[in-house]
Amino acid sequence: MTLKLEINPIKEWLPHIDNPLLVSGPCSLESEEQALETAKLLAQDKRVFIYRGGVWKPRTRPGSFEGVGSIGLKWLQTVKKETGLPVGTEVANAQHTEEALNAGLDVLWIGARSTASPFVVQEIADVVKGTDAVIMIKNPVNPDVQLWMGAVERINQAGIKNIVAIHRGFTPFRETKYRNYPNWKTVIELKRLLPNLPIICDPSHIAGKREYLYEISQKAFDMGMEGLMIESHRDPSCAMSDAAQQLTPADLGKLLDKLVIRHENANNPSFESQLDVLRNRIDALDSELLEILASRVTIVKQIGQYKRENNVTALQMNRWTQLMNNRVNLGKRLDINETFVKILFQLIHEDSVRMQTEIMDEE
Ligand SMILES: O=C(O)C(=O)C[C@]1(C(=O)O)C=C[C@@H](O)C=C1
Repeated sequence: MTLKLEINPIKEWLPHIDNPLLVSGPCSLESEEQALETAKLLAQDKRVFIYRGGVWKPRTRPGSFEGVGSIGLKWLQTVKKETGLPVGTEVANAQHTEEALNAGLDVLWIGARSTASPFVVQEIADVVKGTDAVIMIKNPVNPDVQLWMGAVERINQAGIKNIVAIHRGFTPFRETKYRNYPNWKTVIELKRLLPNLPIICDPSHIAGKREYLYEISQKAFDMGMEGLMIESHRDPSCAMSDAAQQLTPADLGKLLDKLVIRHENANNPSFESQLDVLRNRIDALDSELLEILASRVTIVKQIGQYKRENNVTALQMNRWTQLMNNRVNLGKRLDINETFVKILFQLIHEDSVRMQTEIMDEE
């Protein structure tokens, strides 16, 4: 079900924005000097709109650097005063939120571990109630779109209209090249459920390593994300947290130069008409596909009836294995992605077995 919440487009609270929303700054603020030097370098690149700096750092295990705490809010005030950039930090409980609002921060974001806890989100919502804060909400650590959406609703129910969702990837359940795997399916679903919610991407936490930032950032723009939150540090090699994924402001500039920014519409009538022609062809092919599937269903049901009359099982492992191998090979020859063919035929077969067992168990 699509929900039309009252959520402002980014331009409403950042009127001078003329590009994707770029939020950048250190993973953690370490000293006033580090905060300010990084900020001054970033401010020279007019594509950076918001400065970020973590002061309270939720770390997976105790013993690592957990942020400088409240003193960092003063450094953010200095950054704002000296560079004119709006500033933001992560908040993870009511006390952080109160302190950040009192310090006049422009943007607060809720981290992935906090989004996963409705109690924490509600606690934050109760504090921001009635303010005109900008709240960014990272996805929960698990790809649960309802939990992500629930966090947006809680903040929105507190009267907050300036909300942005951040895709920062999900905790992997096996070894992957990325630190947190990007799950675009969940992002697309969130966009479908909340069509007017701006979504940006945090390639730093997805990548875990600088070398992957470009491919993830480009993919984010290809998918229509409205901006990026990328970590940067004046000297990442001595960063006190997430050293491997931060960029110098100069390297951030180079990355931005390489990225192609895409828009939902081209405002180009000849492109639109070409697109229409191709979409009409896809519509026709899709209806053919469905008609073919319907014919297959008729035969599967017929087989189900024969199997019932002869007491034969619905599931036929040998036939199924042969069929799958054959379809995957055929798919390869036709240059269709192997995983796609496998998933497609798994779905088709699963439904055949469901239909046939229903036929067999009918009174
Ligand atoms: O070949 C059969 O026995 C069928 O019922 C068809 C079919 C299929 O959908 O292709 C369905 C179930 C079997 O496990 C194997 C194949």
